[in-house]
Amino acid sequence: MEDVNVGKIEQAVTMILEAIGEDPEREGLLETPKRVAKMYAEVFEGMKDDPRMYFETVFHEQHEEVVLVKDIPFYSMCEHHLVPFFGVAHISYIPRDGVVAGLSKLARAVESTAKRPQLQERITTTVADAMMEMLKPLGVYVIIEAEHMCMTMRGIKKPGSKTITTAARGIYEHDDVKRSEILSLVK
Ligand SMILES: Nc1nc2c(ncn2[C@@H]2O[C@H](COP(=O)(O)OP(=O)(O)OP(=O)(O)O)[C@@H](O)[C@H]2O)c(=O)[nH]1
Ligand SMILES: [Zn+2]
Repeated sequence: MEDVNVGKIEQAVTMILEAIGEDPEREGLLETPKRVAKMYAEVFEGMKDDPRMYFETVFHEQHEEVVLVKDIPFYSMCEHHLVPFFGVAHISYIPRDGVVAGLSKLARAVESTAKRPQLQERITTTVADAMMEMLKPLGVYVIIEAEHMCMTMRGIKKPGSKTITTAARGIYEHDDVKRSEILSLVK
């Protein structure tokens, strides 16, 4: 990815290896700065993406009931510690005036939003707001469940703990019954 300064990451990784008392010249580590730079270019490839772009192409189909894509797996990097958090996203919306998105675009919006230093809350609201703006649906309800490695392999060390975030927009903001419908579908 040309926007990522791979050389700078390599230098930084060499410095981290030196700082922890490793020898960056030993055989097993010789290619490590390059590998890590390549890995960061991949996990941060959504840096410049605007998820609204996935909703520029729409279809017309008179369906004013729920559309839900559930259990979309994602991996992201916590912006506080740069360690992974990962889980599943459930994205639902109710189209207005027959404006529907390609189903894969819901997953693409999650994927690209996740691929930058992130907070779980921000992924949740970014996807919901992009869909509201572009599709102008009756409502959007996004639920994300994730495990944060900064809470499992370090720090408070609570493996198995899950964080759930939601973003309700449009009719979902005030309609408990509509929200319950989604909650029962994603169980
Ligand atoms: N709100 C929110 N917090 C997050 C997310 N990912 C990690 N965090 C939290 O970010 C916080 C950073 O807290 P700090 O006190 O600055 O850092 P720290 O000393 O490493 O904190 P500990 O993890 O408690 O050891 C921690 O409480 C993390 O659990 C996220 O997606 N959303
Ligand atoms: Zn963290």
